[in-house]
Amino acid sequence: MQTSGLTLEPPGVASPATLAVAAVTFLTALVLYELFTYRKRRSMPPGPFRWPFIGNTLQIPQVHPWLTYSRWAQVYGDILHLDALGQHIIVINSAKIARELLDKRSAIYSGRPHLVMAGDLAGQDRLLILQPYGDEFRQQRRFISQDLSVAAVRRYYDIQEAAARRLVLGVINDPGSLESQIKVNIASIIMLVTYGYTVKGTDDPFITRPFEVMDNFNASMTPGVWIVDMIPQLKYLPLWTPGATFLKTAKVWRKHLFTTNWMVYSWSKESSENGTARVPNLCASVLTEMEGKVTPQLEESLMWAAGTVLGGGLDTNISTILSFILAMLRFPDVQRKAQVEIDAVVGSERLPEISDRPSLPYIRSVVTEVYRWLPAIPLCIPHALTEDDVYNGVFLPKGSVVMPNVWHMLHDPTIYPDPDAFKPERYGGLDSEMKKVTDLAFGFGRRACPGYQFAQGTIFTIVATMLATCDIVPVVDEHGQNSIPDVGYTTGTIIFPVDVKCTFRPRTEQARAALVEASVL
Ligand code: HEM
Repeated sequence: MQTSGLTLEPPGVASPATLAVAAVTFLTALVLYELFTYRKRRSMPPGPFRWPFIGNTLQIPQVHPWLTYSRWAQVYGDILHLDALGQHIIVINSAKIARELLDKRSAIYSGRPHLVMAGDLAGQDRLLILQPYGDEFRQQRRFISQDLSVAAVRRYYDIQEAAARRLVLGVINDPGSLESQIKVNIASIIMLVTYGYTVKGTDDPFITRPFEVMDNFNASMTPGVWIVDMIPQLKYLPLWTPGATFLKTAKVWRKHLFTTNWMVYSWSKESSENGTARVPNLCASVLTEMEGKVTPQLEESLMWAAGTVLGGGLDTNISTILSFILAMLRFPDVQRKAQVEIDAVVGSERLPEISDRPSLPYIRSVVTEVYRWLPAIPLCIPHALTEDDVYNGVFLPKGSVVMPNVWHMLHDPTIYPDPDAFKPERYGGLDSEMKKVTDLAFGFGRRACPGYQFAQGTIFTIVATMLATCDIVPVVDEHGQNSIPDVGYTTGTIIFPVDVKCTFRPRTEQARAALVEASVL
């Protein structure tokens, strides 16, 4: 039908002419965008070939990205640039550059990237770990640092030692329970220290729910999975939009995050007041310190700070202990040497204590070598650059996501010869050498892990108790051969070895008796 000389198309179908105009407009916009951004891009660090508009989006690896970034370091150097649909990503592959930027210029390198799925939708940006650099960040960090300083963490040694002993005895009594013993005992440490709560067992919702929150956190942080992170406007779609399942997922995660954090915090507040929670604990200490000047806003900051401590203290520690066990299975000579040191210093009359740490340089070296060999967070938690910057003549734009490739720094053969070998001897027993590893594995500048001192106690006491009381030996397969697990690990923000099947064989009857005695105290 003709009307006023115009062809009426069915609704939604564009004419070839309209399509042609749209295509030309799009191409012109693309060319202009490329031209306008060309000069800036030329002064940025090098990186792999980028496609117009989509940049390197399709090249960003989904699995073990730190290995790809390591390979790219050979081609493009220690600082490289990627473009994910206009989002600049700077990957740092050298410890020296990471220190110069993230430590020395920490005033502008301490932001966190704006994540649409994890933050805007799932609400995880309320937690310190994703807080932008600002007042709320400072408030939450203050709460944590005052309770987990070098001096303050001593108050928690007994909790850490008791959990280490329960863990080892639990594994001896039920060899199939290794992973669940590690999980429940590490969770029981962090729940007592943060909230004063005594975990009732593996099914206790006070730990099953936080573990679910952690799983959701890891899933929401996985790069390249959430279309809404690439096209942020999609977050405004109504919940019922067909195909927009991420909106429903985020809603469920958000509710779970908020209810879990309020549940444990409220329990802690009430129970610390009525004397049923163990004190000191982080929440009670901060509330006492504020002496009745608690505003609803401060209380909410404390609740999120405590929630971050809980999350920060779970998977990182579990990963480190599993990696230690894998190392002991693959490097039995190291295990024997470590046991010789413990036997000489601690003897067989008692179990090791955290206060033995200064006298056990080889055990400290073993722990450090675990952090280096399989760092729990190989790409750190990404930082964000809050101002334009120039480093050695290259331009680093404001808003860039900055990823320190800690895995590469800790496997650099020029610094750590034979990097895949587990060699505690490489530190020569020197804490100054070990510090070079922990300075990388626990993050950078103003965002460096505030749980570092506390984590050192947990990891040391579990490692020392395992070595003092047990031989960690491979399981024997159906042919009577030792089955030594390969070095394989998961991918994601926090990584875990995939196979640590083993047997914990008590070294002496006396060692087992000491564990039994400690567990009834
Ligand atoms: C082996 C154990 C641990 C490792 C390897 C580890 C490592 C890290 C790393 C790499 C970061 C990011 C730092 C950065 O962005 O530059 C971090 C942040 C954090 N960690 Fe740990 N951590 C461990 C244990 C703990 C423990 C036990 C706690 C609490 C008791 C904790 C609490 C935190 C918190 C609250 C943050 C967020 C800091 C912020 O965003 O400002 N971590 N940790």
